Formats: sequence, structure tokens, C-alpha cells
Amino acid sequence: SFNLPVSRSAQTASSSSMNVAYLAFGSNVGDRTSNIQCAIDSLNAHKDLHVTKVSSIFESEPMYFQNQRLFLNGCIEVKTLLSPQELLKLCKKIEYEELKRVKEFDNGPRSIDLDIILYKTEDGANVVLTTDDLIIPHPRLLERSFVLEPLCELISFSEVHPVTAEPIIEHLNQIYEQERDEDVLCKVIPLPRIGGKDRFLKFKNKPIRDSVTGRFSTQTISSTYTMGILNTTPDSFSDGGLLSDNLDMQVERIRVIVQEVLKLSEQVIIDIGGCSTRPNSEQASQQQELERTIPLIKKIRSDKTIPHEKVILSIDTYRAGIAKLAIEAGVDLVNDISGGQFDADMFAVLAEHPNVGYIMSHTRGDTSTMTKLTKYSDAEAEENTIEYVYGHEERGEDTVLVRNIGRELAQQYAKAVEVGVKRWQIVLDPGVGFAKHSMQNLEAIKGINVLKNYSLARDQHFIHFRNLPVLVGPSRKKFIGKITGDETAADRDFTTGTVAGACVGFGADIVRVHDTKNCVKSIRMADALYRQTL
Ligand SMILES: Nc1nc2ncc(COP(=O)(O)O)nc2c(=O)[nH]1
Ligand SMILES: Nc1nc2ncc(COP(=O)(O)O)nc2c(=O)[nH]1
Repeated sequence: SFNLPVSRSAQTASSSSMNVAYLAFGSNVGDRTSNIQCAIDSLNAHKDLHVTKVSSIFESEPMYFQNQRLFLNGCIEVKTLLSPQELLKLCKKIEYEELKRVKEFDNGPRSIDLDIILYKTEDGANVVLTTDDLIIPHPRLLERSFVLEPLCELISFSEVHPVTAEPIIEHLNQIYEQERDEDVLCKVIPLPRIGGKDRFLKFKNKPIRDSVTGRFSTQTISSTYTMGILNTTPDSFSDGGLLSDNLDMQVERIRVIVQEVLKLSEQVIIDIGGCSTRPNSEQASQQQELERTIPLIKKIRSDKTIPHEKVILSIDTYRAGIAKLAIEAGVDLVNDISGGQFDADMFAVLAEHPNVGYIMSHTRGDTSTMTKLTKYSDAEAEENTIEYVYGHEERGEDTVLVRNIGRELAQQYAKAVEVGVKRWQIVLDPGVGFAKHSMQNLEAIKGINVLKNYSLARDQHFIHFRNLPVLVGPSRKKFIGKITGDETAADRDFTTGTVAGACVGFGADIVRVHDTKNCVKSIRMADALYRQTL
């Protein structure tokens, strides 16, 4: 194995006055996401337990007994005063009393399964226990990618398995070495159900071995999402507000976008904006933004001719109040160019809606100052911070910008999960065109895979962006014009298609574009070339 930075958390666990346990959750009966959310809420409600971290959710084929529904799995970290036996009792109570689990047979369907996989006492020592009803570490942990993958989002790379004494992430790599189909997991972002049916954003992640380091990092092999834009602002720089204040025309435009994208995709995302965010633009009032967006969202969602299970709506806003109303009106995603910096209430709104996705973008300052805040260096990295880009050796000059973006997004991420936003809701965005000059925008795009593998260890905190999807919004932006000479935004569509394809090549999972008709083709071509998705 390789010399990994030992994260502070491994050394200072003793400073926490609580025991730390890692639980695995699984569900394949009923409304699986809601079962998972209820189980987490029930655990958190216990006076002697606090849920401190929640992983992504992965959908996977049932292991052992195939003839049943797909499972949703993930892991959580809890701090607790409960002993392992008391914790087991609490898990069983939640499974059988609160979530009415009915155990038909071993490895069979279940509304919820809560397993204790690791348990550390307050001095950081690992518990190793074998009794009739409880074995710690979980005996089947090392054969299950649907447990190890989410667990590796929560623990530092140096965390070792208490029995094998090998880094846990090494055990995951050993599973991936076998290249089994069932280990290609699908990371899902749960969205509001419509008509009692599950709706997700899905990202099928294939473990790819890095030829230099021999380590595995996951690469998305499912189709890249096309996010169409509906700017309802009269001054939006790119389409001059052609559609502003005409609801029927806007719905017609949406119908066209839906039809264009669904020709080549399973789903389409439409981003509805009511307040321009281009540099130095005058900011619409909350009331204006509300009038431009909420009636439109309601009209779309009440339109029976639109296939809502395939049409995913996003609200492009940095205002918590607008986000809340938009969620109530039927949006599935909140797209916040400020990453929660402009409105302190934004994260609380997302924490209340665990089945709404959150696009957390990088920027600095505000729309009137961001063009000047383009100095990126390693000076900002605090001395007690260990940064690491898992699977990539680059930690030199060529990743300074992206590691800065990662560090600043990690700060927002930490605040968000502190308030109760779940990791499974979050999509990252490097913020192309926000607090970056032209060449830096190119670097941000080229560094997407570095951002996806960014990790930061500081004191008690370990944050890894593993499995977080990345959205990029290059469409018609100035950095394109700077290179092609196209002064006006509307002349940049052809080149936006080129850039959209390149974004897929560099690892983007969602690309935000104006000209959906042509860009969805560029994106599909790039999937065929880079993701072997035909
Ligand atoms: N994909 C998937 N397959 C499974 N197969 C069996 C069990 C039974 O697990 P247990 O031994 O902990 O009861 N759990 C899962 C699961 O959570 N996900
Ligand atoms: N997530 C995300 N959202 C965005 N919203 C607006 C704009 C500005 O472009 P527009 O005025 O053409 O919408 N760019 C982004 C972006 O890059 N990422």
C-alpha cells in the first residue's frame, strides 16, 4: 500500500468524549428512501446518540438471494454513549417496531436493515466482539462493496480494519480487483416521488484502476445529464429575456426542451432562473424573482402532457425563501450559485427536504465583486490541513486552483451537513465564470476529476468528495468568447457544444446549456467516446 497522510481524526478521536460507531443501512421494501430517512431520524432522536455523518445512497442488485427488489444502501457515523449491545437493541427496535420490518427469511426483503459494522470506544480503540447476537466488525463487511464504498466516504484513508489491520479502502480495492458486475454501484440522488413512484438522479459508477498509482477511483459510466436553461429574467445575458413574463411561451419553450433532450436521454433537467447572476448584473428583488418563477413551476407541474417522471425541475436561486416556495411548487433540485454563502437559511431549507437535490457551486464575494476575487494559491491552506487527491498524484502547481475550489466548497459542505443537509443531496459545481478569469475557467473544467477525488483532513473533520456528482455550466460564457472572438453570447452555441463534450471527457455528470437541441447531441457523442455509453 502507499504512504497515506494520517488524518488528524485518527489521532484525536480520544479527544471526543463519545464512542463512535459506523452503521450500514439497507432497504428494498416500500418507499425505501423514506424508510432510510425515518431510521436516521429515529436514531438521531435517541438522547444518547447523535448522527454525525451520512453517506451517499447506492442502489444495487441483491446479493445472495437475487429474486427481490433492488436495495438502497449507505452508511452513517454516530457518536453515542450506548454500548454495542444497547446500540444493537436500539437498531432492532427501529427495524421491527418503528419500521415494521417483517423478517421472512435470511437475506430476504426488508423495509430497513441497520447493521453495526464498526465501533470505537471514546479512546479511539476498536471494539472486536463475537457473541451469539452481535459480531463486530460485521462479519460480511469485507465482501460487500455496497457497504465499503459508502463507508469509505466517511472514514479517512488511513482507517484500518480492526482484525486485518489493513486500510479499509484497500479492502474495497481488493473487491474492485475482481471486476464483478454487482460491484458497479449506482449512486442515486432521491427526488420527490410523483404518483407514488420513486424518482432519482442516477450515476452508475465503475471502479477504474489508475494506471500510475494502481488505486481505484470510480468513473461515472451512465449517461451525462443535460440541464436546459429557462431564464425568465429580461436582462439575462445569454437569451436577452425573450420569454420573460409570458407564461404560455415559457411552457412552450420547456415542452420543446423536453422533447429535444428526451430524444437522446432517459431524463431531462430544466433549470428555472428568475434572477440573473452574471457579473455586475442588477439583482432582482425577492418579489420579482418569486413572480417570475413560482407560477411557472406550478403551471408546468399541473400540465398533464408533460412526463413528470422524466422531467426534473431545478430552481436557480441563492435565496432560501424562493427555494422553499419552489420546492412546495414542485421543483426537485435547488441550484445555488453561491453554495449557501448568500443566504444563511438555505441549508436549513434543504435539511427539511432530504429528497430534494442541492447543487452547491463555488464562488467568492458577490456578483459585483467576484470578478476581482481571482487569486488562488496554497497560502490559504491552513497549516493543520491535509489535502489529498485520492487516486491522483497531482498535488503540485497544476491543481492549485482546483484544490482551492475544493477547500472552499469543503467549508460550505461542512456547514451544510452540520445543519442536517444529507451528503446524498449534494451535487458540486466548480462555478465556471464565478470568481475566475478565462484561463482559470479552463483549468476548473480540466480539473473536474481532481475535484471529484478531493479530500481534506483537519482535526476532527475528514471530508472526501468521492461519489459526489459534478455539474458544470459553461454555456455561452465570456471565457469562450475570449478564445473564439465571439463577442455576443448567442454566437457561442456551436462552441458551447464543443466545451460540453469536453466537460464530459473531464468527468462532468451534468452539463448546463442553453442550446439543448444541439448540446444534447454533443453530450451524447461525448458519452459514446468517453463513457462507452451507447
Ligand atoms: N444489495 C444488497 N444485497 C443484500 N443482500 C443481502 C442482505 C442481507 O444483509 P444482512 O446479512 O446484513 O441481513 N443485504 C443486502 C443489502 O443490503 N444490499
Ligand atoms: N449550477 C450553476 N448554475 C448557474 N446559473 C447561472 C449561471 C450564469 O449563466 P446564465 O446567466 O446563462 O444562466 N451559471 C451557472 C453555473 O455555472 N452553474
